[in-house]
Amino acid sequence: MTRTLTIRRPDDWHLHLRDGAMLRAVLPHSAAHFARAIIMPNLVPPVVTGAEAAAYRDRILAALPEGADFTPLMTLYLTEDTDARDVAAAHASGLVTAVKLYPAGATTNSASGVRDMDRVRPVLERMAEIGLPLCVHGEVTDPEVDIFDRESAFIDRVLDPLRARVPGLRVVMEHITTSRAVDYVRSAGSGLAATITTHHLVINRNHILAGGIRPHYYCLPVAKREEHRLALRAAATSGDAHFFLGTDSAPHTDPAKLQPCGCAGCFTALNTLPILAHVFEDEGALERLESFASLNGPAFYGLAPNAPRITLERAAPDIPAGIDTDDGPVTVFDPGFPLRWRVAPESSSC
Ligand SMILES: NC(=O)N[C@@H](CC(=O)O)C(=O)O
Ligand SMILES: [Zn+2]
Ligand SMILES: [Zn+2]
Repeated sequence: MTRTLTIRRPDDWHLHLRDGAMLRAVLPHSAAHFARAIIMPNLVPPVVTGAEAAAYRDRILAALPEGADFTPLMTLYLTEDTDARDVAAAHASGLVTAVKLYPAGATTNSASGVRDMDRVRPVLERMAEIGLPLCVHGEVTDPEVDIFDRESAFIDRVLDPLRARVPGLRVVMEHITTSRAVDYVRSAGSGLAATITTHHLVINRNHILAGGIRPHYYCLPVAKREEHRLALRAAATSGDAHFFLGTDSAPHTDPAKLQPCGCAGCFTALNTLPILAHVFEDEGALERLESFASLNGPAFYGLAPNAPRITLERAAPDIPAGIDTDDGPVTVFDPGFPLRWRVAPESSSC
């Protein structure tokens, strides 16, 4: 039986760090395990310009614990008023790694997102020219479309036409939740990839709704049927370079989650690696965890994989049920089973 697993340090290709007190509380947990992360720009107000991304990066770096080895990879929040020259300059200076498309109203803090894709065409064409990837929250917002079908409808109505119109654009379909998305991404060339979250490998929609409603499992895109969870597990553990880890760790305080209209998001920064080791071992694919968590993402983004290693060992991790922040308590995602892998204490970077 494998007792330890040493892999290159992983990166998180989709992470919400928030700002202020929440940033200070959650950042050390990501920095302890991950070398780099794509930082989502859906603050209030959103991170739209290069200047705003530079200021946000400074706040993140200032909140890093002493000695942490962590690089935030910044993104810009695409709006219908985004200036292609500002985007190109932010890319040329090395400040931003991607631009994020939120269909307006699709998810947390997406009100300033895009309503009409034609209005962002010039920016997308510029991004294709300079090789700057677009990360997409892939759900339509049409109230006529059932929430469980919104990802699939996005592929047909938005993503496929977009890729046809701007063929050179590199796209990451974020936090995919359906076998349809797995098949679509897998059959594309190297210009399309997908992130898969920790929680979508673990829960299906029954976990949210059967036997009582569990707000801490509510995230967007909402978890789907079991067959979709199995397709995601197969994709993640296959080693296929189209798929890599984006935890979508999305902290909200308990009062914000536990109310008549609760926020979407699962907080997985603390226990992602123990959960992934568990899932990959259950799938007989421990030797492919490194591809998913540490190799496929850098390859898509044209970056070198991290040289330092991290070691996982077979032992129950000591993970709290929640953390306290000056904004209020935040519940840690509960996988619903006892974990049997932990990050070796000396492997943590802080
Ligand atoms: N995934 C979520 O359920 N929530 C994210 C937004 C997002 O990634 O869609 C958040 O910012 O809280
Ligand atoms: Zn999203
Ligand atoms: Zn997210």
